[in-house]
Parts: sequence; C-alpha cells; structure tokens
Amino acid sequence: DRGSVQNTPKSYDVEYLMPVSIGTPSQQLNLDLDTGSSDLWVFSTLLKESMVNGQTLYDPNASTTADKMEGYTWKITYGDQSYSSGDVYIDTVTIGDLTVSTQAVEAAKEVSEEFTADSDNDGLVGLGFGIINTAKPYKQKTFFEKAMPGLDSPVFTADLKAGAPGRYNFGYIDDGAYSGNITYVPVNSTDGFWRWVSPGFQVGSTGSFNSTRIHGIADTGTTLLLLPDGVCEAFYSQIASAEYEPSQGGYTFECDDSTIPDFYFGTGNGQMIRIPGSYLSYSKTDTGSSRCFGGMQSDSGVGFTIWGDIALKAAFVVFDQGNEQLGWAEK
Ligand SMILES: N[C@H]1[C@H](O)[C@@H](Sc2ccccc2)[C@@H]2OC[C@H]1O2
Repeated sequence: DRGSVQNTPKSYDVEYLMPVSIGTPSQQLNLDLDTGSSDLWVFSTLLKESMVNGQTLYDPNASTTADKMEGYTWKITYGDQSYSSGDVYIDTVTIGDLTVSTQAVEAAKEVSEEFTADSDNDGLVGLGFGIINTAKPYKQKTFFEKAMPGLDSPVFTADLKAGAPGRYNFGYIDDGAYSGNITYVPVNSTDGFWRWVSPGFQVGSTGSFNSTRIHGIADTGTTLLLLPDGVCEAFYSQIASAEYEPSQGGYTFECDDSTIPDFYFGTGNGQMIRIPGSYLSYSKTDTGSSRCFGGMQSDSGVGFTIWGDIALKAAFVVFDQGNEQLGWAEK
C-alpha cells in the first residue's frame, strides 16, 4: 500500500499543513505533520468555545466508527512550551489515500493560546517514534507505525518547498522528486526522535568544511534551524550587518544585506546539502524595521540541534522507520 498528500506552507513557511480525513462520514481537518512528536491530536467539539478560533473541530459523536477509549487521557507539552490535552478515541484516519482503520485520535479538551491563535492549524500528526506518545494508561502507536506493516516500503518522505506546496509520501520513494543520490545516515530513536549525526558544515561555496559532529533531530514541526553556538558564530561572522540581539531573541541582520552566504551541512559519504542564503533570512523583526530575524539560531535554549523546516526544505528527506535511518538528497 502507499499514499501521497500535498503539504502547503503557511506564510513565511512557519508551518506546513496537509488535509486529513477522520471518521465516518469523513471529517476533513488540516493538520501539521510533526516528526518531532508522536501524538495525533485534533481540535474537537470537546473544547471550550474560548479555546477555538476558526479551527475545524473533530466531532466523535458525528462519526459512526468512533469508539471512545474509556479511561484514557493524553497531555503534551512542546519545545516552545505550547501544550494540549484531552480524551482518546479510535477512529479511521486517511492521509493521501492511505487509510488506518483503528488509529488513536486524541481529541483536545484543552489547548494553549499558541494553538488557539493558529486558526489554520486543526492539530498535529506526530510521526516521531511511538515510545514518546503521551496517551495513558497505555501509549498509542503513530499513524505511520499502524500503517507500516501494509506499506510497499517502511518509509515516508518529506518534500517541503520554500513558499510553495510540496508532498509527503508514504510507503515509497518518488525517484523523480530528488536529484543525485540519497545518502542514508543511522537514526537513534531512543528518545523518540529522528536523531542523527551530521559530520560537519561549511559556510559559503568557497568556505572550508568544518569537520565537527553535530547531533540533532530532523523535525518537520520546527520552523527554524537551531544549531550549536559555534556554528551560528561561524555563519553570522560572514554577514556584515549581523548582530546577536537579546531583545529580539537571537541573531538579526539588515534585510537588504547582500552578504548572506549559503550554508552547507554534511550528511555523510562526502555529501552536503546546500541551504540557499535566501532561506536563512526569516522575517522582518518588526513591521517597518530594516532588520530581519535569522533563519539560523542557537540551539542552546533547547539542548540539542533541530534541523527544522529551513533545512528540510532544501532537501528530499526519507524517514526510514523500517531500517531506523534518514535519507538525504538534493533536489
Ligand atoms: N516539534 C515542534 C512542534 O510541532 C511545535 S507544536 C506547535 C505549536 C504551535 C503552533 C504549531 C505547532 C512546537 O514547536 C517546536 C516543536 O514544538
């Protein structure tokens, strides 16, 4: 079996949403595929009105295939301190013509203000590893783990684009979606993340390669690229107007600074992925400001490197759960 669904970026590529059908008759919600967590949760009719702001609500009572898991609850807190919690139902879920008939659908009864404010986002599909699913008394499998046994190949792929729709594919690799070869690197799933080691980085096409191992996770749900301080300093030292501005919470530079270099990260076997300098200018710091917030920021607040959308949209990425490895290719 296999599936394929379009993903669509919100403004500034802050997040990527995909249509998901839940229940019978089907209820279509726009969800954020998040390889940095492992709960499939949705805005639901169980929420207080004050927590809803335009989102589409899953109504388990309107689904003839929904079964409430009595006594089960879930509660998740994300890296950015946003959170959500609620009850657990089993229902049918279809993403890109791929159906899981008995998926744990976590219906929200409470969401933090960041989710309420994000009116286009109806919830998350966590495609990390099920070991970190938050359902109690027993954790639940991710959508991919439920689908995997029936797939042609135990992989899903992420093809995120800058300011344009891309695709998530399940169960196969579209050889037309990338150029050159796919370099595979081992994944350590102990903490439930797609954690891998980059052999190093290079700033600019004429820069030297810095062989320094960077331990981090591939996270489709994180917008920016969060790297060790030393790597950030090496990058921003090449931008004439760059400064670290604590008041803005990170590195900024003049939006019209023409010296923003490309950033390359190693994936193994001598392969590097090139992130164009244009991807590394995120947004104006304030309306009317001449300064822009960098797409690369320090990972010191998080404790480990996060290869978020700014890095992922420069590549075709294979999340190979069957072999616990990540595949990277240029495109
Ligand atoms: N894996 C990521 C996750 O998807 C988001 S949750 C989220 C919060 C508000 C709006 C949209 C999504 C959060 O930021 C980084 C890390 O935690």
